[in-house]
Amino acid sequence: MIKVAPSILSADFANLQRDVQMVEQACADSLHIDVMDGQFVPNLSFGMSTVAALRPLTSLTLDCHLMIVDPERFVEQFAQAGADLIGVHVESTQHIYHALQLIKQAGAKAEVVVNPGTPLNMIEGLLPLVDQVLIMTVNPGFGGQHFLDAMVTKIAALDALKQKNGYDFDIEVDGGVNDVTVKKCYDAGATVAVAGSYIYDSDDPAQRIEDLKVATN
Ligand SMILES: O=C(CO)[C@H](O)[C@H](O)COP(=O)(O)O
Ligand SMILES: [Fe+2]
Repeated sequence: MIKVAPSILSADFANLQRDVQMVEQACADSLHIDVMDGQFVPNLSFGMSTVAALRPLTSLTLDCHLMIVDPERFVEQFAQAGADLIGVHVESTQHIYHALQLIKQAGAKAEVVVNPGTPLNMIEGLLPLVDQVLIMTVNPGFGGQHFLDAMVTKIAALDALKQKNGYDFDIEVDGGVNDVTVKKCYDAGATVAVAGSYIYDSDDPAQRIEDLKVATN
């Protein structure tokens, strides 16, 4: 069964506490927080003050997906704000190895993220270092986009590398996840699924979390 990480990008920002506690009660496995700077992606969203505000409200793992230029400037502040896991894009910095080291030094779990157009060989050397790899299944920047089917072979290729080398990182997928696409990802080796609009744009978010789990059971 896949682990489910609801993305609050699609939550009601005027009722974030309610929307976070709702998914926690519905057995979400972690909470996905999309951080955007208007440069790496053409959108703005949350910052470390949002993470600090949510930290005392939930015991869910806070999974922060940084879509910002040179994320190494801020990873320590995100960890101090309460992030448990911090994801940095390989495309966002000249110093990805350093960024991942800083995350670990700050006491958080380290994740490397790859855009749809980025081949896996860009992150192969990082795989022994990371706790999680995030394969983007849409181009980053916005919720509610269509899942890119071509990413399924990339997930399978990453899982093959993981098995061959005995690595134990989680494989997370993000973008366009629903009860149909989640099964393709899970069958290819994904262990964690982010879902924003599928969960929060529903009248029954708890049922949607259940549906994602049942689809991969
Ligand atoms: O990183 C993201 C966008 O860049 C979001 O996590 C992702 O898009 C979730 O939204 P949805 O499930 O609606 O596609
Ligand atoms: Fe995300």
